[in-house]
Amino acid sequence: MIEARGLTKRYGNKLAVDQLSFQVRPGSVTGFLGPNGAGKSTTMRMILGLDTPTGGNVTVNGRPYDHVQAPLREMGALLDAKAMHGGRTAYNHLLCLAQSNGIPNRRVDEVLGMVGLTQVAKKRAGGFSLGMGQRLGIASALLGDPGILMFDEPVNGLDPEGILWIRNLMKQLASEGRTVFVSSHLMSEMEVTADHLIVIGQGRMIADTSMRDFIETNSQSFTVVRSPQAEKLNALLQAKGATVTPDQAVAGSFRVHELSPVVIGDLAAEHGIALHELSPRFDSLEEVYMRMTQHSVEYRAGLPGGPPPGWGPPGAAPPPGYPQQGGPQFAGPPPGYAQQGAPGAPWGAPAGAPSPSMPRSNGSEG
Ligand SMILES: Nc1ncnc2c1ncn2[C@@H]1O[C@H](COP(=O)(O)OP(=O)(O)OP(=O)(O)O)[C@@H](O)[C@H]1O
Repeated sequence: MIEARGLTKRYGNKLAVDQLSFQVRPGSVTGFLGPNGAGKSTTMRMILGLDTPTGGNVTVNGRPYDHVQAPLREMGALLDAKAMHGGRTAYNHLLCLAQSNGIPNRRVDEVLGMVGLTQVAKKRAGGFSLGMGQRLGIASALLGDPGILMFDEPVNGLDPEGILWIRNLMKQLASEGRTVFVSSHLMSEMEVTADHLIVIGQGRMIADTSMRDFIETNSQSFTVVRSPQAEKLNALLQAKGATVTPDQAVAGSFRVHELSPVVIGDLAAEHGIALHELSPRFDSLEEVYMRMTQHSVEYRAGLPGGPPPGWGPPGAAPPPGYPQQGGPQFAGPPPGYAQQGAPGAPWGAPAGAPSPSMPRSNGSEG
């Protein structure tokens, strides 16, 4: 187990990590999320003893990691795939690590096979692509068959096959009872890989909870509806107080907020309206994450296309730097949708009220 208590790191005036307390437990994949500059790598470096905390402490299986005698047997880590001797072959890189950690030489061949680098084992690591470097870094982490694994952006540079492989590897390691701690900016990957989440922003804790709770508690739930009599149904739903917006993911579907699937289904039945889909949905991890961290983002591009996906509750003001609501910058509904209100408004909403789930753009898209 990894345990941080009041972990703090200051670089000059910059408070990179601010009083973080958390536990990373065995048997599950814990995702470590946060915007650029949130303090993830700094936290991981402190876990490894590569950076000294300004305050608080962090232990690996109850001890500071730099006090552990055979560290690779306790915890394997991938922090920076480029942090290796480029002149050495992949095999020799691993052999050096094995010998300095009392690990048998045969383990080198095993981990090379596990990460799919057997054929290039005698090639110099300096000539490796980013993805191959990541695989070699993961091989180094696995070398000591440790009970704890920590990966900083492990899918960086991996091809789709590699991404699937690392996803399955992390799940397998956790199912064997190991502790797996992984940072990533790829929310779709995290959503299908991690069981637990630690989310930080500007060095501070935002959430430490299960994936399921994080999404369910912070979601704006809605129902996806598809009907050949969409316009009639939409008018009825809005008369009942629902907000109806086109669903960007599936053409011809729309999202209904504020009414439960039961109410929607009953209303459709009452009026003899056929339903082709009626599915309760939660937001994706990406949508929840973007909302939860929107005030912690330090480095934001001034995108003309508007705020990030899933931004803000319905009717909320966009974050700083994004187009204000109600202006001409909002695109209208996609082709095929009835346009009952203002361009870009929820169906039937008064002019000037933009949809929370319509694309906020300068009108350049369809
Ligand atoms: N050695 C250092 N000296 C000074 N400031 C640093 C140092 N290392 C990190 N920082 C600062 O600390 C903050 C946290 O950086 P860190 O790299 O830990 O963030 P991160 O969450 O890993 O970001 P990213 O997702 O972009 O990798 C940043 O503002 C960064 O500029």
